[in-house]
Amino acid sequence: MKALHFGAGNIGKGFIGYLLNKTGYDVCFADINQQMVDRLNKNESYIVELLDDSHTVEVISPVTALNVITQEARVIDAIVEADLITTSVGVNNLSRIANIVSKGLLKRVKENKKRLDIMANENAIHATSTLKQEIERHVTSGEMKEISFFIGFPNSAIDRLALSRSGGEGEIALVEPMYEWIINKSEMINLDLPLIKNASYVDDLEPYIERKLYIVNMGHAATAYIGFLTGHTTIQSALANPGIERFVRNTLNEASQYIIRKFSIENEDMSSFIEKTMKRFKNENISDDIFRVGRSPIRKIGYEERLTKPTRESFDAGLSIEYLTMAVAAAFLFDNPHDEESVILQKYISEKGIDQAILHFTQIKNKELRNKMKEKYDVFKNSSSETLAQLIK
Ligand SMILES: NC(=O)C1=CN([C@@H]2O[C@H](COP(=O)(O)OP(=O)(O)OC[C@H]3O[C@@H](n4cnc5c(N)ncnc54)[C@H](O)[C@@H]3O)[C@@H](O)[C@H]2O)C=CC1
Ligand SMILES: O=P(O)(O)OC[C@H]1O[C@](O)(CO)[C@@H](O)[C@@H]1O
Repeated sequence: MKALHFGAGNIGKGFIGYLLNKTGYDVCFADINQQMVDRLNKNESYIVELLDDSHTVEVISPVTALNVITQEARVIDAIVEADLITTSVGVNNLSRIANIVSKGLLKRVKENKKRLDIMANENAIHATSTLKQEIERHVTSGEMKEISFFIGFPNSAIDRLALSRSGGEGEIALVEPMYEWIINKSEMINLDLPLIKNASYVDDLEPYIERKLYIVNMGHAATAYIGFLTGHTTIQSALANPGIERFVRNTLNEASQYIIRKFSIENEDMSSFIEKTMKRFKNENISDDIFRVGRSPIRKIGYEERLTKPTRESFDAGLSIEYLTMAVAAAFLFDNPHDEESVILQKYISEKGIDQAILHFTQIKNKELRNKMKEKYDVFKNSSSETLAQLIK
């Protein structure tokens, strides 16, 4: 079986490629990073190291890699021949792969009538549907109809802390032991393939993807932004501070009220989910950079995203948003000169002011809610990191 995976990054190698390999697929990675492509092709393998006390190491082989820009024709052929296509390029990059994927699918539906599923595995609600919409922009409605007859677009939710390092031994993916890949079976078109090893198949993805994004990713982002403001460089050092740990727990407790109500989840189940999540964040076998976890702040304060959605839903329901609004405010202060979105965000705030920035980036209509965020922003902005550490206690 052949799998084509777009994005040979941390999740591509450490999670998706790993499980596809375990299921029996020959995995071909498609990426824009030529050095990565060369390293993977040189060894026809990479290493996955578990971030637990034993640091177990596994070699993932065989793998190959293609450059989506310089080897377009070969990527298109790989689309024609694939039994499964997956991505983890970052949700904002789905529009960038849509052109080549469309070309491949148009060729495929002429030459290979086998049904095929494409799955975008990104931290976002309905990422695969987003990819499908992007593909629609590159083909006629008639072509899309033909594509939709043969190609399925199942959405999924993925969860695994994945980092990496490159060493003399080649590509090394560093991953926590725990992982969760949940796939919407009702959107699949090809049910003849073996199930992906240890993936879960459900008919309703919503509770899983919302819990992932609005609890796990929200809490992680909140840790990064508050950690940054209080002068920490890693998630682990931030959470070693009892005040920050309490702060993060409080954001998780607030956001969980929205999830509990929406999906009728038991309080006890949510509490144990939060405990598990905190334990993962605090994993001492990981040194997780604040800038990695806080990356792309504009994406993370978007209307449907991890910080904004639980805050506005909780506000509308009359629930507490004291800590969530602090987390949003901290995101607006995330200043990393190496992060394109952070640079754009800070420039926007300095030119147009925080009021306009909150409206522009969160798209929240309610002025009262925006003002609550602004109040927190003003307090944070005018506090030293020491005062801040006191404030969030
Ligand atoms: N790292 C993590 O712990 C987790 C990440 N995710 C999600 O997985 C996705 C990937 O994240 P990471 O692997 O951490 O990022 P990453 O930056 O390590 O990997 C992304 C890869 O995509 C490639 N890429 C970018 N644009 C491309 C394009 N146009 N065509 C082909 N390849 C392209 C990059 O060169 C890179 O190798 C994101 O959506 C992220 O939100 C989800 C759960 C955990
Ligand atoms: O691109 P994003 O959304 O920051 O994705 C990476 C984040 O998702 C997480 O996987 C949580 O599953 C974290 O490891 C990481 O902070």
